[in-house]
Amino acid sequence: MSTLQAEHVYKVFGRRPADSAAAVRALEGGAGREELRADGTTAAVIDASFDVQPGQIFVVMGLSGSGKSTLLRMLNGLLEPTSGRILFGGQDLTALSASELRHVRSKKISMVFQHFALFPHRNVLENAGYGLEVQGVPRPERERRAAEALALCGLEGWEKSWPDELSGGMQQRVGLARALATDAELLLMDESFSALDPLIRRDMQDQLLELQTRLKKTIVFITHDLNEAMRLGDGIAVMRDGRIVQQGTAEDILTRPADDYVASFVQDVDRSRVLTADAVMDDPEPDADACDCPTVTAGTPLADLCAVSARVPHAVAVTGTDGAVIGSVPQERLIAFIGDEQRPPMYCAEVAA
Ligand SMILES: Nc1ncnc2c1ncn2[C@@H]1O[C@H](COP(=O)(O)OP(=O)(O)OP(=O)(O)O)[C@@H](O)[C@H]1O
Repeated sequence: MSTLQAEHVYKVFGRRPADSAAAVRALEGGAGREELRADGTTAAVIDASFDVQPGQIFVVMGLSGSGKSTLLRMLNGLLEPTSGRILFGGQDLTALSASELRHVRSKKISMVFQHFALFPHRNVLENAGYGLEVQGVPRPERERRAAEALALCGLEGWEKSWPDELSGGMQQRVGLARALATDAELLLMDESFSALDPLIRRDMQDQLLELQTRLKKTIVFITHDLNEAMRLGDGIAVMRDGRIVQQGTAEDILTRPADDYVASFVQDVDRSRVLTADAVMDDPEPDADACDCPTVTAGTPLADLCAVSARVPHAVAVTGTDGAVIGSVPQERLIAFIGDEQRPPMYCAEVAA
């Protein structure tokens, strides 16, 4: 069973509920967002459907105003859809009573925001344990779990420090630790790394991916940054003007953009880091395993594949988990995918460098 499902979800902000219901009918009938705006109605989310599987990082990516935050607020029950359903663990959030919803929100879902409002007069340990305090967890257990979560986030030894003694990146880790300490099944991350400097941001992305290999949380991550989406997302939904215009893996979106809008977005993405050998390989060449040349695995990023390709006089063999050859990547094909056919072997060497 998927952890989280959105089924034909609409959120319309209108002056009166009747306006919103009429607006949904108009949208279902093909009306555009702009037509509704003329009546003072905003269609923030239009017909969003997706499934997030347990342990998956699902990224919702879109520019400002595309509807990401509204969608996220519906996922944790802060906003009710105008139409459609949000199912969490098979349970319809809109069908829950106020107290059931509070229970789900405090025990099963954790939020990590862009600007984590750490309490300045509480130390790092107390800040990390705040979610547990809200749940009424007794102090000794709270401190133990908060300390464990801090250690997971690389903050062992900082428990007694004050927030203003920490860098921005470390403060954001405290925010992440607070979310992890509650042991929630679902983490909702709203532009969580967007306020950080690029290097620290990359560091946090790596840390999240590393944590995820151990914790296997179900995560919905909101971002306006396609590179971040591609790095983090097992699944990505691209939003535009309230609608999900494409859903798929990073590779699907890069290699098969659904429309010109998505294509214009992906043109600046560093394909060599996102795409992996299995996305570009052909069938194995005859005698592919006949020489001792280096090979790559299916998950090798193209940048690393380039480094191998520059040293091998023929197509690079791609091996599966059992070591058998499952495909091959000729250098011309690699260059074509990376997107610069004018500078053959040099370009590969540059990427490898
Ligand atoms: N409470 C509200 N009342 C009326 N309109 C709203 C409300 N909340 C959001 N909107 C509108 O809904 C649309 C989607 O907004 P939303 O904040 O979900 O987008 P976003 O992609 O998260 O943008 P940002 O990254 O800037 O937060 C926008 O046009 C916004 O003005």
